[in-house]
Amino acid sequence: MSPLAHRRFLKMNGLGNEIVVLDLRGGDVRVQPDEARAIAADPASRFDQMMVLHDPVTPGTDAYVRIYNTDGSEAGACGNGTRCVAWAMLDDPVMARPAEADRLTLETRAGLLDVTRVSHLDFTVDMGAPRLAWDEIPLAEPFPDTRRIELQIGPIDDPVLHSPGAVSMGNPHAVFFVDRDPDAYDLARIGPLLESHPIFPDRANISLAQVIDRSHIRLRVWERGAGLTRACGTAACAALVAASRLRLTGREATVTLPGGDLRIAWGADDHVRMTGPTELEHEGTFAPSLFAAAPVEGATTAPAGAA
Ligand SMILES: N[C@@H](CCC[C@H](N)C(=O)O)C(=O)O
Repeated sequence: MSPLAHRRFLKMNGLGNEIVVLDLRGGDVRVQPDEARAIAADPASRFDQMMVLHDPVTPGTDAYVRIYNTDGSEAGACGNGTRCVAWAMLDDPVMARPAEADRLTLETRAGLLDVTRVSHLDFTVDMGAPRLAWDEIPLAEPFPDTRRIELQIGPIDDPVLHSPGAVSMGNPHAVFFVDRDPDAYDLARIGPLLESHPIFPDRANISLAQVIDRSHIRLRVWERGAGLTRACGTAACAALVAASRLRLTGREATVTLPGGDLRIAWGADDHVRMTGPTELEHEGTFAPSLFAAAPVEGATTAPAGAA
């Protein structure tokens, strides 16, 4: 039987970005891709990202968090999910530990993230510095200037989308600036084509950004490994960075996603901070039958810190 059978989880969301929080601290169980896909396929535990808590790896941090997409792939960063983890670690009666105050330092594959509570359900996450060099994003070939990279979709002389900004916020993003409402584009069709374009060796999250004014961006996102979502925190950060680099906005903006607003600030210290809400929907336990199709050898164990 899968070691995940009967495990308790929280179903949460950050602006409608569907998040499952699973606490595997205190053991060496690691979720396998088949298991993540099975959990995502169940309506009770459907997620865009599953945030899995493991024991801390770096001294002084509060947890190591593995982030799974719907397709079972792992991501280095998830802004909305990080806020949900903070709520769970501070307020959930089972996951919260008494010593924890209103600040946490979490570690992911992409590095350390400081989270601060700003009100009962709202948190600010210091998402760190954006990575802007072509090989850090990563792109498949050298681009000295990643503010606008050579990439387009549609007819060569009249492209539907072209010249996105490329940014890593711990995960790769391409941000296409559009002058119409992002809803006017068929992102469900365009997104998968661009996500897996050969220019992105690790695939990419694809955003359409309409700059409303210097402090307001409207955004829709096709997420790598998850598809269309109602919100994506790292994409909101990437959009602000990409817009600010082109002088389309200042260094602070409200980013309006289908699920609502995030406040993004790119500080003088180069760190990008994201503020937004969390919501607990329900808790549940994984039925053993969920993993019946997952290979038994998939339910293995591994050190939490191994990337
Ligand atoms: N929804 C997230 C981003 C999730 C990760 C992404 N799909 C990837 O694979 O990079 C967010 O809120 O940032």
